[in-house]
Amino acid sequence: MTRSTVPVIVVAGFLGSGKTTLLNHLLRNSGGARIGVLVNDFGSINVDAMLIAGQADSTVSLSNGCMCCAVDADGVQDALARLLRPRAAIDAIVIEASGIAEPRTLVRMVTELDDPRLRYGGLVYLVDAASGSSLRTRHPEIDRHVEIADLMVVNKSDLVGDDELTRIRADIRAVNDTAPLVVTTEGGIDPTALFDVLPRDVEDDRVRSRQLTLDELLDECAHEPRAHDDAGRHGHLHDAFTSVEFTSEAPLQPRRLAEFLERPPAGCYRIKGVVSFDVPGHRQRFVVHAVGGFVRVQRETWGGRPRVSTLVAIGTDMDADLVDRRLQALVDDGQPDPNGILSVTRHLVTAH
Ligand SMILES: Nc1nc2c(ncn2[C@@H]2O[C@H](COP(=O)(O)OP(=O)(O)OP(=O)(O)O)[C@@H](O)[C@H]2O)c(=O)[nH]1
Repeated sequence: MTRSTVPVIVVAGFLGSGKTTLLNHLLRNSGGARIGVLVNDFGSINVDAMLIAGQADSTVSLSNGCMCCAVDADGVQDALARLLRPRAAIDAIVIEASGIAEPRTLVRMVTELDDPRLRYGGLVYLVDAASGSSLRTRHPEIDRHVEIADLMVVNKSDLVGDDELTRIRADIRAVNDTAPLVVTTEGGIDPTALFDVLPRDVEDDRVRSRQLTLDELLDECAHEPRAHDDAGRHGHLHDAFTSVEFTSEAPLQPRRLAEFLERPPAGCYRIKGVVSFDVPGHRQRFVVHAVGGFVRVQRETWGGRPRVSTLVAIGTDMDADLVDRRLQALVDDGQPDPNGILSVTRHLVTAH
């Protein structure tokens, strides 16, 4: 049996819009399709890779710089080739870009790949419904990204009312009126929109007959093929962003962590990581997120993973020394705080 080509789907979206959540949704609902993941985070600690670890059939993580400028096309090609090794038997590859990546560059890298086993599978672009229009005003690049999306996902619809959602949809449609637009919570898109969910050992004809494009599956409108070029590369989001990273083998102090997440230092838009507490009954692995003031915490088991706390804070015009000092001050110094853990657990969400 000859293999059909493997689609390479780029998932992009501003910081905290829900890319990892969408990716995890795809991985959990792949319907038997084997998905390879190429994940790229901004700093040298790849928190996203930690948050999807174990779920993908094969994962390659590129750290130390945003993929769209720090990694050249050969680096991406090598990473994809690693995912395509025959034993992995991958049916689709998803590239999760960092929240400040320039999707245009990534798309160009993928479309220019010189590998007959691969084909470009589209740009999925997430918009955080809760981030408000001021974010798009402050970062006009977001609209340039929406323009080239093949599938637009307005995520976190649970955090806004119907009127706001209608307004966001209209705003996005004004920028890109051809690509399909879906509204989701928890990145819950239909995986068949992106790749074939049939198991790989079916007849090739059947596979081919189900190789529908995004447009065929979702679009209400006619969708012209898009030109992906290099125009507009200037003014990358990462020109303005910095990140501060922190790891600690000692457990953290829950109340101070909650305060840090709820009231981050000036300029800090995004905080994410995994943390441990030395609090009876709460020694699990806590996954913590803050996005523009919204805080979320999930609790999982550590499994065999080391009990190390890792946090990354990302923002514009941040005082990195101050952020670093505040992060260092999160380490538990043993002062009793009997109910401190409640300030963290009140942000807990149940697993989806
Ligand atoms: N309320 C709500 N929260 C969501 C939804 N989707 C994702 N989140 C939360 O938003 C936070 C950020 O989600 P991620 O999936 O990590 O976002 P991301 O785009 O991968 O983040 P970066 O890689 O840092 O840019 C997490 O706390 C998620 O649980 C949603 O639909 N509703």
